[in-house]
Amino acid sequence: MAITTQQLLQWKQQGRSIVALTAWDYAIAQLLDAAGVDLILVGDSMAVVLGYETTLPITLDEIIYHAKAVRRGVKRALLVVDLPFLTYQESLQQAMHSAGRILKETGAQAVKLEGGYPAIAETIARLVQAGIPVMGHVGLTPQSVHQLGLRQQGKTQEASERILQEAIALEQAGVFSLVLEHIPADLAMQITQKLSIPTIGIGAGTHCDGQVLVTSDVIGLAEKHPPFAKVYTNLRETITKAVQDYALDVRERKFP
Ligand SMILES: Nc1nc(=O)c2c([nH]1)NC[C@@H]1CN(c3ccc(C(=O)N[C@@H](CCC(=O)O)C(=O)O)cc3)CN21
Ligand SMILES: CC(C)C(=O)C(=O)O
Ligand SMILES: [Mg+2]
Repeated sequence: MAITTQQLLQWKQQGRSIVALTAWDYAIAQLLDAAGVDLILVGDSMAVVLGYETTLPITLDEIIYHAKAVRRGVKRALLVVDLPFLTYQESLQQAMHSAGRILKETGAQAVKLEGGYPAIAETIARLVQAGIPVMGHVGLTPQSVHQLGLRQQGKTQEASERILQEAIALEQAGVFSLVLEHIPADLAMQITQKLSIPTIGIGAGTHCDGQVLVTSDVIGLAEKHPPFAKVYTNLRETITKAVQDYALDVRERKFP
C-alpha cells in the first residue's frame, strides 16, 4: 500500500517515527523503497552527486529528470520533490507552474519548498488550495547559503521565536509536514509539540516526528558531510577497492 500524507499524520498521533531519505536515481530509490523507507525526497541536495558546491544551480528541468527516474523505483514510499532555488520565489504564478510541472510530469505526490512567513506561507496556502500537497522547510535553508552560511539556526531567543512563528504560519498555510534543519533540539521539540502536523528533523535532535538524511552521506558516497549526518557505511572505500582490484586484474590479464 502506497503511503499517503494522511498516513504520516496518523503516525504522528500514534507516536510512530517517520523514516525519510533522499534519492536521485532509479537504483537508489528502488533500494530505499524496498528497505521500507516511508518518505523519499528528491532533494536539491542531489547537487552533491552532480558535483556542485551548493544546491543553487539545480534547475527545474534537472530535478524533474531525476524525479522521473526515482518515481520508477518507488512503489510504497510517499514521494516528495524539492522546488529548486528561484523556481517559486518570483511570483505565485511561477510557484504554481513549477509545482504543477513536478506533479504532472513526475508522478510525485508532493513538493517541498524552503522558507517561512510571510511570502512563502502565502504561496504555500495558494498551492494547497489548488490541490498540491506541500511540505515546508525551516531552520537552516540551504538555498539561502549565501545569507545564512551552513551554521545552526535559532540559537538566540529572538531567532528561535522567529522559527517557531514561521512553523506555526506554515501549518496554518496548510503544509502536511515540516522539515526542521540544523536547529537546537529543544526548539525542535517545542515546535513538534506545538504543531499537529509531523515534523521531520535533520540535525534537529531526537524529538521530531521523523528523521531525514541525505542518502549520499548515509552510505558514505559524499566527499564531506554535515556534522549532524551519520555515515552508516563507506561506499567510497568499497567502490575504490573494487575498481582497483578490477584494474589490477585487467593489467595482469587475470580478467577475463
Ligand atoms: N551531502 C549533503 N548533506 C546535507 O545534509 C546537505 C547537503 N549536502 N547540501 C545541502 C545542505 C547543506 N547542509 C549542510 C552542510 C554543511 C554543514 C556544516 O558543515 N555546518 C557546520 C558549520 C559550517 C560553517 O559554518 O561553514 C556546523 O558546525 O554547523 C551544515 C549543513 C545540509 N544539506
Ligand atoms: C536535507 C533535505 C531536507 C533536503 O532538502 C535535501 O536533501 O535537499
Ligand atoms: Mg533541499
